[in-house]
Amino acid sequence: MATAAALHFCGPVSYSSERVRALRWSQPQRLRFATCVASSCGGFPTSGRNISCTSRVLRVSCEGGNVDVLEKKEKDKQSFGENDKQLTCVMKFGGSSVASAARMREVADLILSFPQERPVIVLSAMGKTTNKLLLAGEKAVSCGVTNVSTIDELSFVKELHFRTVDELGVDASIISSHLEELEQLLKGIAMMKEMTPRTKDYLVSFGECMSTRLFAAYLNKIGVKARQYDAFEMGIITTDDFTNADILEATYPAVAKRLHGDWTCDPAIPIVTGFLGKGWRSCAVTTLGRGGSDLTATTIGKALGLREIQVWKDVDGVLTCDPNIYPHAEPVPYLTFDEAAELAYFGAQVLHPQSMRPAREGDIPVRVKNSYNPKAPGTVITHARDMSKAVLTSIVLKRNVTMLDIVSTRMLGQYGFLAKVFTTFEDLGISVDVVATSEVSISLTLDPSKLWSRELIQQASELDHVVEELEKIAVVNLLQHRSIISLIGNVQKSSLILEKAFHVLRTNGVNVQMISQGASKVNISLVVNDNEAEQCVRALHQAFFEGNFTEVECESKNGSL
Ligand SMILES: Nc1ncnc2c1ncn2[C@@H]1O[C@H](COP(=O)(O)OP(=O)(O)O)[C@@H](O)[C@H]1O
Ligand SMILES: N[C@@H](CC(=O)OP(=O)(O)O)C(=O)O
Repeated sequence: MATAAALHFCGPVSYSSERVRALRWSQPQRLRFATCVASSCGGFPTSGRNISCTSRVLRVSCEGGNVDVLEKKEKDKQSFGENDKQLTCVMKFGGSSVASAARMREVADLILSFPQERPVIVLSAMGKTTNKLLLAGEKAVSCGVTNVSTIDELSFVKELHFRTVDELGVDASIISSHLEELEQLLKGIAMMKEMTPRTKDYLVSFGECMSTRLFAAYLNKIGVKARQYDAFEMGIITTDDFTNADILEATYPAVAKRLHGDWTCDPAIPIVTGFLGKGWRSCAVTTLGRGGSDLTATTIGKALGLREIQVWKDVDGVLTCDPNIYPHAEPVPYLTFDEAAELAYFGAQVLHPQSMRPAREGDIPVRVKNSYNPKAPGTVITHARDMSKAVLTSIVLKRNVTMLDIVSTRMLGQYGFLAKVFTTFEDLGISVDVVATSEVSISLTLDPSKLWSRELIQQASELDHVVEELEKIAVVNLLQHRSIISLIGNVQKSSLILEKAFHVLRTNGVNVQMISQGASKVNISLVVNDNEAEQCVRALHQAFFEGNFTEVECESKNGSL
C-alpha cells in the first residue's frame, strides 16, 4: 500500500472564504480532498469507503469522523512532491503596495490568487516609512536627547505600525521591541549630534524589518505558513558602501543554501526584507540605494534560478514616461533587459538602476505589475524582443544634472587627454553619465545620485576640486541645473528618432546642449536646461506616442522634403 498522506480531518469542518483561499494555496491537496469528501458524501463520512472525483481516486478510512488519505495515484504523488519542493518565483511588493493593513490584506489575497506558485515574497517598508525615518534621524541630530520622543516622524512610524498590528489582529510583540530600539537609536544620534551613513542604513532598516514581520504574522494567522527573513541574516552580502552598497557574488550561493535548505526541511513561504544587506567587512546593516528592494528581488531570483521575478508597483507597468510629468503615459508591454536597465539608470523611478543585472545574468524574465490593478498585463522584461516595428519605447528625464565642458589647452593630436580627464574622476570617486568628445574637448554629465548621497557642502567642495584638478590640463566650464532627456528605443532607427525629436524641440524653441548615442544601442541622450525639460518630455511624448508616428510617415515626409 502506498504511504498514507498526513491529512487528518476531525469531524465536519467549516471554512471561511479567507481560510479557503489560504488552504487552496498552502495545502491544495487538503482542500481538494475536503471538497471531494464533502461533495461525494454530502458531509464527512462515518464509515470507510472509496471516494472518487474527476482528478484523482482516494481511498479513505474513517473512524469516528476522522478521515485519512491512505492511497493516491502515482501521478498525483509526484506532482505533490514537486510542488512541495520548489520555490517558483519572486514577488516583490513596494512601499505603495503595503502602505496599510488593508493593503497588506489585499496583497495576501493577491498572492493566494496564484495557487500554482510557491513564491519568495520581498517587501519594502510600509508607505513612506523610509522617508519618515530619514527625516526623524535628521531632526534627532539637532533636537537634543530629551526631545527625541516628540519628533513627529517617530510618532508617525509608531502609530502606523501599531495601527497595522491592531487592524491585522496580530501580536504587537513582533514589532514593539523594534520600535523601542528605534527610539533608542534616535536618542543615540541626538547624543552624538551626527548621523553617519552607517547609522543612516541601520536607522532605515527598521522599516523593512517591521513590514516583513507584520506580513508574515498575518499570513500565519490566516493559515498560510510563512517565515520572516532579515536579508542581512540570510546571506545578502554587500560592499561596505553605506547607503549605496553593491551586492557581492558570495550572496548567490549563500541565499540559495539558506532558502532552499529551509524550504526543503520545513516549507514555509519566505518573507524577505528588501533593500537591506550586510557589509562584508563591517558586518553592519547596509542598504542598496533608494528603491533597492527591486534589486533584492532580482538577486534572489538569480540565486534560486527561479522561473520569474515579479515586481508589483502602483502603476500598470513601465510607462512611456513618468506619469507625474505627463499623465497620459501608457504602459509598455515588452522591454529588453538593456532597455529597462538604461531606463532605470537614466532616472525612471519605477526600477532600481542596478536591478536588471542579476535578472539578465540569470536570464530570468521580470514582470512589472500593478498591485492595485492585477488584471492589467503589465510589462514583461526579457533578454530579447521583436524590434522590427519598435521605434521609441519610453522617454526618461533625469533632473538637476551637472554638465562640464572641458577643452584641452594643448594642441591637436595631444595624446592622453581623455585618459587624464577620466583619471581625475576616478581619483575623486565621481561617476560620469553621458559623454560627447572631440579630439580636444569633452562634454560630460556627472551622475547626480553619486553626488546626492553626499552632504551638500561636501558636494560643492567636490565640484570645486574637480574643476581645480581639470584646470591643470584644460579650460573648464561648469554648467549646473541641466536635465538629461533619454530616448529609449531602437537606436537602429536613430535618424528617424532624431529627425522627429529635433523637429519637436525646434518648434518648442529648445536648444539641445549635448547629444550622445550610447553603445547599448537603445538610448539617445539629449541635455537641455532644467526649466525646459518637462515641457520637452510632454511635447516629445505627444509627437511619438500620440501622433500615430510611424516609420512610414517619417519616410514619406523625407520623400517630400
Ligand atoms: N517610466 C515610468 N513608468 C512607470 N512609473 C514611473 C515611471 N517613471 C516614474 N515612475 C514612478 O514610479 C513609481 C513606481 O515606483 P516606486 O515608487 O519605486 O514603486 P514601489 O514603491 O511600489 O516599488 C510610480 O508610481 C511612478 O510615479
Ligand atoms: N524602502 C526603501 C526601499 C524600496 O525599495 O522601496 P520601494 O520599493 O517602495 O521603492 C526605499 O524607500 O527606498
